[in-house]
Amino acid sequence: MNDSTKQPQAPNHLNSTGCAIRCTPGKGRGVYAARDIPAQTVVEISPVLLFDQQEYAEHGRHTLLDHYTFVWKDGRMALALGLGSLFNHSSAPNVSYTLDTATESICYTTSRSIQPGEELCIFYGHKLWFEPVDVGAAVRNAVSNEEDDKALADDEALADDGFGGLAGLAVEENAMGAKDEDVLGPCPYDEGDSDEVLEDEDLPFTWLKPPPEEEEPGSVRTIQAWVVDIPDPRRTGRALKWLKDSKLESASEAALGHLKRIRKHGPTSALLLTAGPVAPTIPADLELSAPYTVSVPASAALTPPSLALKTALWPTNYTPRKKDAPEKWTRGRARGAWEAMRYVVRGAREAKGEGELPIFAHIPAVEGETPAFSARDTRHRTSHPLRHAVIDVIRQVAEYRAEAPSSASAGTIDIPATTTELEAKDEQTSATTDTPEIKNGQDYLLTGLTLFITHEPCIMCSMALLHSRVKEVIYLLPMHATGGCGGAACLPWLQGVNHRFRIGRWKEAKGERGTEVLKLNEGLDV
Ligand SMILES: C[S@@+](CC[C@H](N)C(=O)[O-])C[C@H]1O[C@@H](n2cnc3c(N)ncnc32)[C@H](O)[C@@H]1O
Repeated sequence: MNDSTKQPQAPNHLNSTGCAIRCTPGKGRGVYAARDIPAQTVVEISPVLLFDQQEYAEHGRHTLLDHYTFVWKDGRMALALGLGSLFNHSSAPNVSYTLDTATESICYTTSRSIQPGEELCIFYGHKLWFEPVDVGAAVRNAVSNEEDDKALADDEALADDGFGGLAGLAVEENAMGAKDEDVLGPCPYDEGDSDEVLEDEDLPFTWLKPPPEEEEPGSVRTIQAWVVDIPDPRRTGRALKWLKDSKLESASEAALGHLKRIRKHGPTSALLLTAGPVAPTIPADLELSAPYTVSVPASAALTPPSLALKTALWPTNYTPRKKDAPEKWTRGRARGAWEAMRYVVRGAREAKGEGELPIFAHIPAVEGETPAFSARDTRHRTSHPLRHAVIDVIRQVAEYRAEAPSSASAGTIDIPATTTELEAKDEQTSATTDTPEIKNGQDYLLTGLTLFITHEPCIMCSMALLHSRVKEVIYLLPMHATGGCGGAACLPWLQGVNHRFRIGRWKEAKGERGTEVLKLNEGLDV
């Protein structure tokens, strides 16, 4: 903890929205409610001071400032003035914030109603540089200056609950009146050795089992392609040159690139031309007969038996899928999954409380590689039918990759993956404890990443996840009529797709009281 947090006394400060500065053991100063503050109240607008990266790297990061700065959208380091730098972290924040680049300020808004004496907390992210005293947002101030003590002692809400004011915080009641534990129950992985490898059946979700990759003779998908016979092998070279020069070869690459161009039949051979509906015109000087159509495999062969089947139709390329041994899941990782799913449920409920669909997606940070990303569904607010949570979270990763923060210092605030509004998220750039060298997924956005989501993604989103090369998708509630990860279809299991991702379906959520709030119309695309 930084030196400032050791201060026993907090300055006497009260802003016009009823926020006061007080101290808590282990956390230092924090922002507390001095009176009732309704949900959705703007409690603070903090201007920010911006430092350029170099100046910060040389000076700022070696000072106390390092505990207060974070990366601004343009890569500069930012320090919030006013109360902004005094909001402590909680994993159950009651304040969300948005960065405004136009006014170079941060706006802090309560995400639920706050009672007098409660601490107002934001979420710094999953990578903390200190040991959090994380008692949620509802904890009462325990140490303060004398005046504060008196004020708080008068406050009925401060009555000791017998647990030093901590009871009930892990199961914080949310705006929708339901509790986190109603959905997931208490985390069964809290106790025990974090490195213990768990069997699949001991995980909180069930991996869906993909069908075997083998194709049957009747199941090989084919397309029609134009070919021409080359009776004399001496004409093959000229024919190939013409195919290349005429650009037919490159134009048909997407449809036919998984096939060889030439098929030999004893002394004659056949040349694969195009896949279009119209027969290509062959120059007379090539002295070839008229082209005709044949059925050719629609995709490359993934296994030796499939290669044999496909090559019987037309010589096909063999591109076995790279098989990584399935990763072992440890108790610590299962605990992380539980936390991620709890976070997702909370985000969905907050979204619902604010008039959106209760759908929330979250990609946890990968240490030293990527920060966390989260998004809610915003199709109501934006009146845009494609603003699904998955699409928006992929977009965030894309923006992060594009901006590729060049440096971030230890101890900077990891701009959180909160349920803050989408535009806010657009403004945010996450910072990690070290320069996040982009090791994986530079070409494919989600390589190596796991997505947690309240509901099974729809077919569009499943396809987007496939194109982004996500590693795993773990969802709480299946969408039987519309889901693309095992419900209506299973996109990563389709034959011919060139990437598969693992799908985990949460075990315990169905039928629990708390999932009521997450219920959606069966026919809705998530
Ligand atoms: C942005 S400052 C917040 C204000 C700070 N408490 C102060 O007194 O100046 C961030 C620092 O506060 C402390 N902090 C914030 N949230 C905390 C938490 N939940 N538990 C422990 N320390 C916390 C850490 O020392 C961190 O480096």
